[in-house]
Amino acid sequence: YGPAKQTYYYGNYRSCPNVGGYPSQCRPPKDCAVWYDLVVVTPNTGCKLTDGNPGTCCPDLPSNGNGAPILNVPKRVKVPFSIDTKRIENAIKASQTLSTCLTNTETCLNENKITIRPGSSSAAHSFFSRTTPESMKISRGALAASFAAKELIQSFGTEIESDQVDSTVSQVNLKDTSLANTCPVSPVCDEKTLRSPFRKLDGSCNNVRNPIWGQSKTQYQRLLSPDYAEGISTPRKAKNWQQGRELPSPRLVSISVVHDENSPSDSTASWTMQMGQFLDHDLVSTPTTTATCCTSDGKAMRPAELHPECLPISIPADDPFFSQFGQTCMDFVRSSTAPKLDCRLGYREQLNDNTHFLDLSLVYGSDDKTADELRTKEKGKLKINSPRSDHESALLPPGENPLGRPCSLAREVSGINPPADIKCFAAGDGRSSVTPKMAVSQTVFLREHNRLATELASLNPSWDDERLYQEARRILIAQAQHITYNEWLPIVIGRSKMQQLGLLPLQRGFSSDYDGNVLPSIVNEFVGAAFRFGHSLVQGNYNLFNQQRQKEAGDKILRQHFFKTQEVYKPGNLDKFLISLATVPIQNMDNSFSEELTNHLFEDHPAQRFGLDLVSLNIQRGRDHGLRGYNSYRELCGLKRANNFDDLCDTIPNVIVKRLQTLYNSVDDIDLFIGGVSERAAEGALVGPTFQCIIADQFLKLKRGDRYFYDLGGQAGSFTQEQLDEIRKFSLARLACGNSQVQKFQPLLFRTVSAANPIVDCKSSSIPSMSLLPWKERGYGGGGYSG
Ligand code: HEM
Ligand SMILES: [Ca+2]
Repeated sequence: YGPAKQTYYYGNYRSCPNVGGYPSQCRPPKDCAVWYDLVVVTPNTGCKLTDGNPGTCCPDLPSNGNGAPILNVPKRVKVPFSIDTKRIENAIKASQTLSTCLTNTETCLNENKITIRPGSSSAAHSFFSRTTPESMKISRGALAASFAAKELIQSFGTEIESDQVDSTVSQVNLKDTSLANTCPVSPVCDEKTLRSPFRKLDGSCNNVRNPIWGQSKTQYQRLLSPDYAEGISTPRKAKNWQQGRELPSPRLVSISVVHDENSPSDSTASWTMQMGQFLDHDLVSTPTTTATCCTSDGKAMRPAELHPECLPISIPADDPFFSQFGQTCMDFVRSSTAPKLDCRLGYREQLNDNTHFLDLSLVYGSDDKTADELRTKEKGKLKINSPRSDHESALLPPGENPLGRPCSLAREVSGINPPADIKCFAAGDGRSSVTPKMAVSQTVFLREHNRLATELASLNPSWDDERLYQEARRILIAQAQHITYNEWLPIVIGRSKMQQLGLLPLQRGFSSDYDGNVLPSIVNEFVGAAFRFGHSLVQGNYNLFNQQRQKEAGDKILRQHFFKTQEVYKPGNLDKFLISLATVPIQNMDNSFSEELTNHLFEDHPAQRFGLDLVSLNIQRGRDHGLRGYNSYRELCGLKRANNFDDLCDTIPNVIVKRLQTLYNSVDDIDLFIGGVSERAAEGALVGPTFQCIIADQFLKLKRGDRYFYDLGGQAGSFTQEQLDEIRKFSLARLACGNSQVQKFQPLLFRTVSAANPIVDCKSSSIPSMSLLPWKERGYGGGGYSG
């Protein structure tokens, strides 16, 4: 059974029962992660591995279904008439005037000090979604193109139906116009790059025929064409807007549908939430323009003072929370515009600053310059906070603080004067310090990189810094992909969906799933709605746990810890955070969100008593990105399109349907984010069927469309069979054990402790370790890369 090296662990001291109707076998628990839901309900699935350590009885991994359809980019409809060049020239000229106006407006706003207030929640939000000069330049070009598209459409008056807008303007290829310099530049990949076993840092040259696919600073793709009011960029309107109906304010939706109820999961640990955010920060980072959209006392701004990229959220006057503070306006700036990959005129697209691949760009950076700054340039290692730190206490290196917000805790919270040397952290993604737990998750991956580099150096003394860095990076990315597909995705989307789409990891051998026709980039519906499901899992309370798994005294609340790293710096705390992530359950996935996120997001604590509302931001972001209503995605995902609100009851509990009905005029108006989080969980999954469909499709694209996916055979980046077998032994628990001083963990860290998931010693074979011996170079053909 199985690859020779792994059978070492498997025991048959006691015969295993049938699980889910299949014969099972005793294995290290992480090899049963996919089966966990069945394992816990089947009696006698606990067993002993050959060396006596606890194992789990479960069947072999099911073989993947194949031929699963990938959801495709919407095709353009052909439009019968062509546009004359004069008209195009005029539109482009007008767009240039509009661009100049925008620059002038910005100068004027700056001169009048209509800028983000340092220290405010908006300052933190702006830092979170900050743009770089390079992205800013790219997106200004794209914005000009979007102005041109609008001008062009306007020049036709009412001649063009709204569903023909995009196909009409897309006849214009910007390469033939004076806006040619706004087109994305396709990278040139030489033979050596294409044959390299190591990915490029910016994600380019992954797809041989389309080397820009998946590269950082390129557009998201879409599952459905967008719904913009005029077909180009204005946020959608209600279906019956001509009868004076408007979409409800996102904040109204948030307070009417979303409640903060404590409903902890019975089996899923906080690591599941944390890994979700970790993946989010690997896969996406949507920059926004820097602007402020409400007055400093939380009122609507005069239209003349409003930045054109503003889309402030109106807060109802009788808001149960914000009314106490007289707030009627919540700051919201639109996401930066992305140039279209094909450089044609068309509807507005959004920009991803990160590489679209699951490639740990949040650890390494999404461009060469960032990557360079994070390296020590010695022995392949990444920088840590202090050159003197021993391995165990290594933290991320210091980075920037959000505008006017120190990263140390206020005296009112910590009881001590804020230490001067507390900094926010630097990493490959700018959001590493958004919460202490986020910083902790980045830290264990950083430590694992350095651990791998050190071990590789002792096995291969001749390898230089570059080789050690790249090999350690390649292994770490493979480990992260393995954890994601073997342990995390089965919880989020469920085993049967994974099996159906061909997403299950293989037990042995190589995969041949790569398909160069699959566009691997992140889907707008995923980033703008579906993958934000994780916000529902967040616990508002913050507790540290000691090695005995006892809660430390003093409840902490999340609002005090946004962009505060002080607790991470405190000696011994990193371990306590790791134990907390393993011990505290997530909040159930539903339409209930912690008040820490819906009233106190990025609060300037304790100076202010309120912050932003993440649910409102999510809804508004969906509209900003032109996402269609929930109903369209039901249909896309194979559910019945709802003709009326009652039709929603198949997926959404009745009481919530009633509430939606009071908010939205038409069933087609329901925002995707709200519809998605209101659904009952799909069979065996954390999320409902619509988000399950969007998330599953995304992870399929990330697997099929990534030439460097870890288990592929026959590719430039493929591991040897021996190496791959070692990577398959890795688990989240091993990552936490190997990079902290915690002595014991449960083998399945995304699950809380149970009889099927007992706490074991980190040295135990229940949490297998991988050996790096297969990376020892034995002259030519020794399983490595030379050159
Ligand atoms: C305490 C934890 C978290 C905080 C404070 C947080 C905060 C935020 C904020 C402020 C945004 C930007 C909202 C906007 O303006 O559009 C955001 C976006 C997002 N969040 Fe979270 N989040 C948390 C956890 C999570 C988790 C657990 C997941 C997934 C499982 C997640 C997934 C996302 C995604 C996909 C986006 C869009 C990112 C982008 O477009 O760049 N978040 N989050
Ligand atoms: Ca990435």
